[in-house]
Amino acid sequence: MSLLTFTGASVDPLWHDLTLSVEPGEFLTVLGPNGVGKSTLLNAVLGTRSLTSGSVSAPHRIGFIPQQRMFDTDLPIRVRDLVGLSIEHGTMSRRRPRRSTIDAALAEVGASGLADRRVGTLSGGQQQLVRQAQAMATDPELLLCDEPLLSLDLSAQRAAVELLDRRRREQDTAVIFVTHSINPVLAVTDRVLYLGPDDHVTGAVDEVMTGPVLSRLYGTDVDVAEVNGRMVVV
Ligand SMILES: Nc1ncnc2c1ncn2[C@@H]1O[C@H](COP(=O)(O)OP(=O)(O)OP(=O)(O)O)[C@@H](O)[C@H]1O
Repeated sequence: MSLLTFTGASVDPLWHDLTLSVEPGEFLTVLGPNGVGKSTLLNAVLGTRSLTSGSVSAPHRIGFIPQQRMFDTDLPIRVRDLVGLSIEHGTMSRRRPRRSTIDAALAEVGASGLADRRVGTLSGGQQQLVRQAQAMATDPELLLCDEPLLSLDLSAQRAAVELLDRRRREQDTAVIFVTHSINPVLAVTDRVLYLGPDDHVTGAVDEVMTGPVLSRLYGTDVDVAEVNGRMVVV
């Protein structure tokens, strides 16, 4: 049985009649222009945004890396307490999280050294690592990642993609990855969902990332060029 299923799902006026199943361990990359409804799609999975028609069926344990917003500088909470809250209030358990569970989640994303810092005093990239740890801490069956590479340097971007890829290979966690550039996840993407202004298309990278398909989606001439193994949409 599929892990996540959209059936004739719409959020008016953004996207319509989306029918899509995501399997355990699958890496689905979601692309599309600003404001087309990519974050809304994740919110529909989380249940924080209602569909205007159709249905969505999602698993219980979902990890979420939200689109980056900085924590307030004065927020009086340490990194380890924030990650602990995710575990405590996640769907996995209502027990007080063990220190070792929090430490393991921070170590997994390379943020052990941040555990006792106040979150509001961390840099943008460091805060992104904390959000990764929060998402991983609940042992998710599905990870929803909204532009998770923002603010990360090149090596932290690679580490983040490797972490997600390892997680889906070893734990069968499905990953939905919203991004403006497919290049960092080109090698790990199984399928692309491309949301356009009036329609959407789903398929393997080489089926979707073509001039004719994207021209139809955007309603104007679009070329896809490959330069040194990277895709450029012009
Ligand atoms: N809760 C809401 N109620 C009504 N409209 C909303 C709500 N959340 C977002 N929107 C609107 O829906 C549209 C799509 O927003 P969304 O954030 O899903 O786009 P996106 O594709 O993720 O964009 P970007 O690439 O710029 O992050 C925007 O016009 C936004 O203002």
